[in-house]
Amino acid sequence: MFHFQPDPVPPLLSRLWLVGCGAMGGALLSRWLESGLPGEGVTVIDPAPRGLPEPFAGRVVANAAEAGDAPSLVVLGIKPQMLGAIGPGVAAVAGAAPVLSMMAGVRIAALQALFAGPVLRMMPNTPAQIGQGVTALFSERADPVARAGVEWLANAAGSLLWLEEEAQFDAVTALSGSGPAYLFRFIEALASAAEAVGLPAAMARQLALDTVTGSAALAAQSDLSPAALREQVTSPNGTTAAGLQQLDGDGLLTSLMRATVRAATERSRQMAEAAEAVPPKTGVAL
Ligand SMILES: NC(=O)C1=CN([C@@H]2O[C@H](COP(=O)(O)OP(=O)(O)OC[C@H]3O[C@@H](n4cnc5c(N)ncnc54)[C@H](OP(=O)(O)O)[C@@H]3O)[C@@H](O)[C@H]2O)C=CC1
Ligand SMILES: O=C(O)[C@@H]1CCC=N1
Repeated sequence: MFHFQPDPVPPLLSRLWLVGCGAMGGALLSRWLESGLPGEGVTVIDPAPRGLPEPFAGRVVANAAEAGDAPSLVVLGIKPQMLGAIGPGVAAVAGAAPVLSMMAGVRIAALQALFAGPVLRMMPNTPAQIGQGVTALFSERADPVARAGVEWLANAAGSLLWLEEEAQFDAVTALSGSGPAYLFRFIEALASAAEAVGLPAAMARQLALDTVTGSAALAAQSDLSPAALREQVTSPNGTTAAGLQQLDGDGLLTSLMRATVRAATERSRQMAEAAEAVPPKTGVAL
């Protein structure tokens, strides 16, 4: 069972603006509120915030010009493609507040060209909804106060790590940012394959889901490596060996995962380059 013991809420979070409250921004906001962030201090800036938690004690406004008092921290939860259109308006009223971006691809240089305050980047993932996300963080300019503030936010969502260099974000995004989708797809495909050999759909789904959940929990708790745990399951000439021969014969799975992570990493780089190629205010076509 996951037990998050929240530290006192840092002053950096006293007037938090969340710009873009969709799937990821909304999941994080829900978790922050559950972890003790006072909703009264939060302003959501989004014309149609689909991810807004209910109830929500904070303010919701359609654009930054309506947000009122200057923020203590700005969190960017918009799509990278929206930065050119939305960023300048937020920057115009954000003063020197630190800015925390969760946008895939968009690099600190592109954000720092817009915002006066120090920019931090994070790459969260959707298991944050249940406090079991992992968040990668990076900043060059942020002081210890800003770092402690964003660490509180990341801790509320699960585990965190600081990256050594910003360039790691592209691969991190391809792994932990996008990774939940790979795993959800795997669960679907596993269940569907079990249906194809005769199991009822509901039973196949439950067995697939519980197998993935239990195996991930065992891998996380065991002293053994995933490879050693795999070997524990694989009897010589047994059923698992027969299955693995299909899944991974001739390095098939390794090739597939390499191609998957490489494509996502490359897309992150493309998005970064597109954000840098288009001047702010004109909108970014990615
Ligand atoms: N989803 C994920 O698993 C992850 C996403 N990210 C990053 O998080 C960011 C958000 O992604 P995600 O939550 O999936 O996307 P969503 O589209 O769900 O969220 C973006 C939100 O911004 C809103 N928005 C649109 N126009 C404006 C505006 N003018 N001002 C303010 N808000 C506006 C959208 O509203 P509307 O729906 O009406 O357009 C939506 O609510 C992206 O940059 C993504 O790279 C990072 C890690 C994981
Ligand atoms: O697909 C995307 O671009 C975002 C970033 C990581 C997860 N979702």
